[in-house]
Amino acid sequence: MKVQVLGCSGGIGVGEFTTCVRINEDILLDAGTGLGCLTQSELTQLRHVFISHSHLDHVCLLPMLIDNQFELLKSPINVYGVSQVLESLHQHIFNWKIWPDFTQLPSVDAPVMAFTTLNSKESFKLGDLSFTPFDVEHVVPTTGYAVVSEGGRLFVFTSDTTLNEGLIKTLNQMGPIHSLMIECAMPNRMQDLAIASKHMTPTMLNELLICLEAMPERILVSHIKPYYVDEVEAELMSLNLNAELIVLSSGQFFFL
Ligand SMILES: Nc1ncnc2c1ncn2[C@@H]1O[C@@H]2COP(=O)(O)O[C@H]2[C@H]1O
Repeated sequence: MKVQVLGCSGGIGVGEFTTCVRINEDILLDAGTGLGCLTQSELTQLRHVFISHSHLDHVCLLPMLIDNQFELLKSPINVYGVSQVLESLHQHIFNWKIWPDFTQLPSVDAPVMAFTTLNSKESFKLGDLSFTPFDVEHVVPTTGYAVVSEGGRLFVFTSDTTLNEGLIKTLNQMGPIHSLMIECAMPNRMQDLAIASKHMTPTMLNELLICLEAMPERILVSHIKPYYVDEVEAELMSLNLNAELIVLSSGQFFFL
C-alpha cells in the first residue's frame, strides 16, 4: 500500500497544503488543499474519499474534485464517513447554495457522488484494504481511520484530535501500529488554545505515546500550524522517542 501525503499542514502558505492523504491511486483520506497537487490524470483515478470531519481544511477541495470530473464520471465518486459528518457535508456544503448537491446530479438515479455511511469501529473493505473509522475528540464530530494494508500492516490516521483516555484505549485495542499519522498543531506554550480547539501539543503527544502498549514503528506528525513549525519540531525532537519520528511535509510517501 502506498500512502502519499498530499497535504499535512495546519494552515496555508507557499508549500503548505491542508490535510489530504492518497492511498494507492484511487483512495483519499480527507480532501484538503493537498488534493490540488495531483495532476488531471491522477485526479481522474480517484474513486473513494474517506472524510474524517467537516472542517474546511479537510473537505474544501471535495466539491471541486467532483465538479472537475463531472462530465467524465461513468460511476459516482464514493464519499464515506460517519452519519454526523456526511450530514454536515450535505447540509452545509452540498446544499445548492455553497455548492450543487452532486448526490442528485446529473440525476438522482445516476449521480456523480454517492455518500456511504460508516459506523464507528466497523471495518469497511475495499479490495484488499480495510478502513475502520474510530471516534476521536475534536470540536466537531470526527473520526480517524485505521487502514490495514494488503500485507496486513496497520496505518492509523487520527485526523484532528485532542488527547483523552478514549484515544489511548482505542489505539491500544488496535494491536501493533506500523505507522501512526497524528497531529500536533501547536507548541507546548499554547496548550490552553490546543485544549480549547481540541488539538495536540508535543507534550500531549508524548503523554499519549507513553500510554501505548506497543510503540508504533513510525510516528508521522501532521497539522502543525505553519507559524509554529520550527518550535513544534524542536519540541518533538527533544522527546527522544523510541520510534522513527517524521515531521511530515507535502509530497512525502511511504509503503506499508
Ligand atoms: N476556541 C476555539 N475553538 C476552536 N478553534 C479555535 C478556537 N480558537 C481558535 N481556534 C482556531 O480555529 C481553527 C479551526 O481549525 P483547526 O481545528 O485546524 O484549528 C483551530 C484553531 O486554530
